[in-house]
Amino acid sequence: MIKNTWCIYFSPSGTTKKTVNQIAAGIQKEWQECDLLAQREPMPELGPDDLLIAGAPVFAGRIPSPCAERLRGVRGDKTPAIIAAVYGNRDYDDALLELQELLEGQGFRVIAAAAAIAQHSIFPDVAAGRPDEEDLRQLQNFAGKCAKLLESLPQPGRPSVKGHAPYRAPAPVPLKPSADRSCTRCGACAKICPTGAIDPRYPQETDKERCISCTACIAACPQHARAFRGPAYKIAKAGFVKKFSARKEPEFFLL
Ligand SMILES: Cc1cc2nc3c(=O)[nH]c(=O)nc-3n(C[C@H](O)[C@H](O)[C@H](O)COP(=O)(O)O)c2cc1C
Repeated sequence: MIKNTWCIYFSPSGTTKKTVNQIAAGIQKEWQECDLLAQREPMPELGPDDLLIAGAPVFAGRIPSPCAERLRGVRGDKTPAIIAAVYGNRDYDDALLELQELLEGQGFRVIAAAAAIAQHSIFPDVAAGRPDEEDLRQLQNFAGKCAKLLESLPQPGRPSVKGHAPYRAPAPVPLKPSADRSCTRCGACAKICPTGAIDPRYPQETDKERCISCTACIAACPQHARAFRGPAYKIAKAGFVKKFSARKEPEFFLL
């Protein structure tokens, strides 16, 4: 019998949250949320009778570094965990394995894993509108299997997910969002930015060294002033859409 279910996610453009919540809704009626983008301290400690459902977006084939850093503050005690790596229809490379191994190191027992597809947050024409109805149906079906598995724990073993260690080196993304003249300097972008790349006094400027292009600032801007812009973006977008538009399906791994 599970005492408390926790949904913990890092979700700059909202699709990882949606994915994690869909899994949770197929298992429990209620759960607690920990949004790693907003919440910095204190991180929850989970016990053996709790359940963790953790989600991370895939950035350059890896978990975004602020997400990994913040997850290292979450502790389990042989706590069962279901994990999801959410990616924009290119590939998830080593991100799911990285998430699994990170949480195992934090005291969690990963019993099931999903590599789910979502609209690409830099190139939204790719996998536009996903997770869609079919994705949500598949996630619900996966959640049903997880619920059954939770009834029959403990069981030996761990799900064998795709990925290789050492993980691929995270390639920096050269495209950075900027603000146009509709910026009112409200500071919402600076407040949400996980790397401190936006100075609240000059929110129209972005520190390109610090920015990880996560898109949290784009999603948070009430004026829709922030976006990826410029000729380099347009060229990259055309190439990316051409190469990665063929629909991929989610993958699921269970004990
Ligand atoms: C900086 C950055 C790097 C990304 N790298 C990848 C990638 O390697 N493979 C992929 O398929 N999608 C990639 N994506 C797309 C995201 O994984 C995808 O849009 C995800 O749904 C974003 O999650 P969120 O909505 O919770 O922010 C990347 C997105 C960003 C912002």
